[in-house]
Amino acid sequence: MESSSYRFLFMELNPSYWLGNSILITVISIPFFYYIYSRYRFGYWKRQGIPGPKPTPIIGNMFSLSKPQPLMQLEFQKQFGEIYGIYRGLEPALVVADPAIIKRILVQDFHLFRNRNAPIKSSNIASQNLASACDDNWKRIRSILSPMFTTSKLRKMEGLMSQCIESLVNALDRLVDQKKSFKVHDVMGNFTMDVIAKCAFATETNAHHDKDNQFVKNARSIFELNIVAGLSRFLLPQWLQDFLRNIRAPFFRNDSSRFFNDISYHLIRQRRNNPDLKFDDMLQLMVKAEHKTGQFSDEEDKFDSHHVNVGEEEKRQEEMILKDIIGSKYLSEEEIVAQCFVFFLAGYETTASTLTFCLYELAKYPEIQDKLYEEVRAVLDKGEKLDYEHVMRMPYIDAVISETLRHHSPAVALTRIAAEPYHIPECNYTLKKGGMVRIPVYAIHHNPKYYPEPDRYNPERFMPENRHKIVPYTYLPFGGGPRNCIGMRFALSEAKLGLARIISQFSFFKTPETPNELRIENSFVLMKTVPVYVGVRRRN
Ligand code: HEM
Repeated sequence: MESSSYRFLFMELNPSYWLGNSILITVISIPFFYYIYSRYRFGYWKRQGIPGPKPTPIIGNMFSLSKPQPLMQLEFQKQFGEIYGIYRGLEPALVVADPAIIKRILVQDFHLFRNRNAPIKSSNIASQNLASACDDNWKRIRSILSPMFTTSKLRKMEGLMSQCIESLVNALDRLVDQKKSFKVHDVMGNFTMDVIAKCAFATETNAHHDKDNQFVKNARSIFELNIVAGLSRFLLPQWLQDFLRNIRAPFFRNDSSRFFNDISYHLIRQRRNNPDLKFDDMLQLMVKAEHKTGQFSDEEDKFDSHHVNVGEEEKRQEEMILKDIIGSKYLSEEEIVAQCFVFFLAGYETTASTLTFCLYELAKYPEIQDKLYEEVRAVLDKGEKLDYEHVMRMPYIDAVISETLRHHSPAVALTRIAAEPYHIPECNYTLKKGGMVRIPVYAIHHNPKYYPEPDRYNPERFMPENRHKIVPYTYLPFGGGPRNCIGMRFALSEAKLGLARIISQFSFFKTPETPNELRIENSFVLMKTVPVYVGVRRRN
């Protein structure tokens, strides 16, 4: 035999040759089979007869480097209308922008859409926070927490908020003296950080001054864009994400959340050991919270905020869902820690962005700012204070904040998971058990059918004489139904009290650094735009 034939025979008998070849074939065939499998999965909506955009291999329709999600929503709405199918990674999700279907999903058939994500299997702290909790666990926590966010409880926090507003006013005073435009989000972020640190963590941050404060540093690192973790949320199965977090893999380590959990544990024990000390913050309300039937809202709540989707039907549904609970009537130590963290996550950036976008629009439209000033001035001229009682009943400030939340809603979409197969006659499609519905808030808020001239910032839409023209379930900055934003009243009071006070003392104006348009940028969760700079001067 020739030597090359020997070599061939030798190779055939050599196990390492076989192993090497098998690995090579596997490595080549995985992408091939994945491609075939994903092509099959990506054919789902076509097979159902539901229109939708072409997905990008692997990531589907959730992310595009060239187009931020809100703009993708607008484009898809133009092309496919109010019902279409997309893919989150390989998973199909039905997008619904029709207000009648949205009402059924968020309110009337809420018992079939209680969750916004699939239940998290692991029992870590994150799975116990209100935003991620599922089914009866969610119901139990929400029914204990809801009475904390009624008007009468929020009023008690006015004093804490006022101290933070005082620091905000001082920070703006210093900026006037510097005579240059300032980055609005930095200042508003410091304000909302101070508020949430004081109200949820009983911690003094003084974020305007103390940049090295550990609380401030850890908080900022949580909000830094982490592309790997962001993409993994819809590409990797939940068990793998949990595993990577548990082994503290790079990009999945959460040292900052551990920092906040440690603070909360420490404070809860301190409060439990000193039951006679009095506090008016959320932490104290949670330590004392107990589920009681029929105390989920106040008669006064309706004066606080204009929220077109909260009517009698919604209130009845909420009462019915939350009235009886299974399990403990109290929150455990671990559950309180989980809520402190989610209040911080959900409350800091959303409210900071709202105030940032609001000051941008006021600087751009001086006539709107003047009208707001007149309203605030009228209260002061009568010798009254800009307190909760007065500010929460002022129609124009409500219209300004509402229009800001319409035009620049921080949350760009809502999600719900079907607990059972659910038929939607409008598109003759039955969602499977576990199937996802996505509600494209940004596109709905910019649909000319519901908001004429949707790109125009026009607070008049939300004045009492015009509100009735808003079609229910087309205004969703805080979501809707029993699983809407629990912090809505807290956020609105913080934003309105802060805004009223600063408008009474300062005026804001455009500078060469102020962007002509708020160009939207890519982000995974909340709305993000180019940085906003405006100028500030003291009123005489
Ligand atoms: C302008 C500020 C805010 C905006 C725009 C906002 C928006 C939202 C939205 C859209 C949702 C989802 C609702 C749904 O799925 O129907 C939500 C949920 C939530 N928000 Fe807010 N939010 C804000 C401020 C706050 C604040 C200040 C807190 C806490 C103090 C908070 C705590 C929560 C929690 C815990 C949830 C989950 C509720 C549940 O699953 O039962 N939010 N928020």
